[in-house]
Amino acid sequence: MVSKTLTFVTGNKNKLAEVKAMLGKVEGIEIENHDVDLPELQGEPEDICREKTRLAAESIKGPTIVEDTSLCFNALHGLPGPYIKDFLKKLGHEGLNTILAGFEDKSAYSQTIFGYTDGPGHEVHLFPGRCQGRIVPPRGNYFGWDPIFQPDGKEQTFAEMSHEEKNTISHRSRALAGLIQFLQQM
Ligand SMILES: O=c1[nH]c(=O)c2ncn([C@@H]3O[C@H](COP(=O)(O)OP(=O)(O)OP(=O)(O)O)[C@@H](O)[C@H]3O)c2[nH]1
Ligand SMILES: [Mg+2]
Repeated sequence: MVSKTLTFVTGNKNKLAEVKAMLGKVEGIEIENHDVDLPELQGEPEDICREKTRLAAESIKGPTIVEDTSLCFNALHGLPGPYIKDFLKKLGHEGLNTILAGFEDKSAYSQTIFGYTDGPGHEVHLFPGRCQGRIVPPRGNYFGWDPIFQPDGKEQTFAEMSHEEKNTISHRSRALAGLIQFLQQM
């Protein structure tokens, strides 16, 4: 692969730190950040990510990466999904637990979809990654909904783990693996 500088368009500093930590180990890829709050349409996560990537590339005018992250409750057939940001803001960790109080099934999955395009007018490639787990009362301190998500087979929530441990199993790292493979074949 030829060395490439890619712009990751996100307003989320924690996402940026995780992506930089993981991509930093890959030779030939440099990441720059552009902090724009992109409009996100409603719909399926894939469609939201495709449109977000397309809009971001119009502003970057070159190779562009974005990602969109969902938290999906199985009892609610995948909701809040891509709308988790608003749910979290309005209801908090406690409210998200309360939503599931009437259901026995607390299982959930976290999902990140990375979108990549060479630039405006070029094809958008999507790279999804998931982590299965369940929703628990909050434990630990880290951003977003990490304190209430406990991955399957783990005793800790994402927020209680070291960043390195989260990055070995997370939705984001699994999605990023697909993007890295794609970039390395270019
Ligand atoms: O506990 C978490 N662990 C994570 O690994 C994670 N990744 C994202 N989030 C949160 O889930 C919503 C996604 O919305 P989102 O994808 O639109 O992100 P965003 O608006 O913050 O940034 P961006 O759209 O500019 O990239 C936002 O509330 C994020 O804070 C996470 N929470
Ligand atoms: Mg967003």
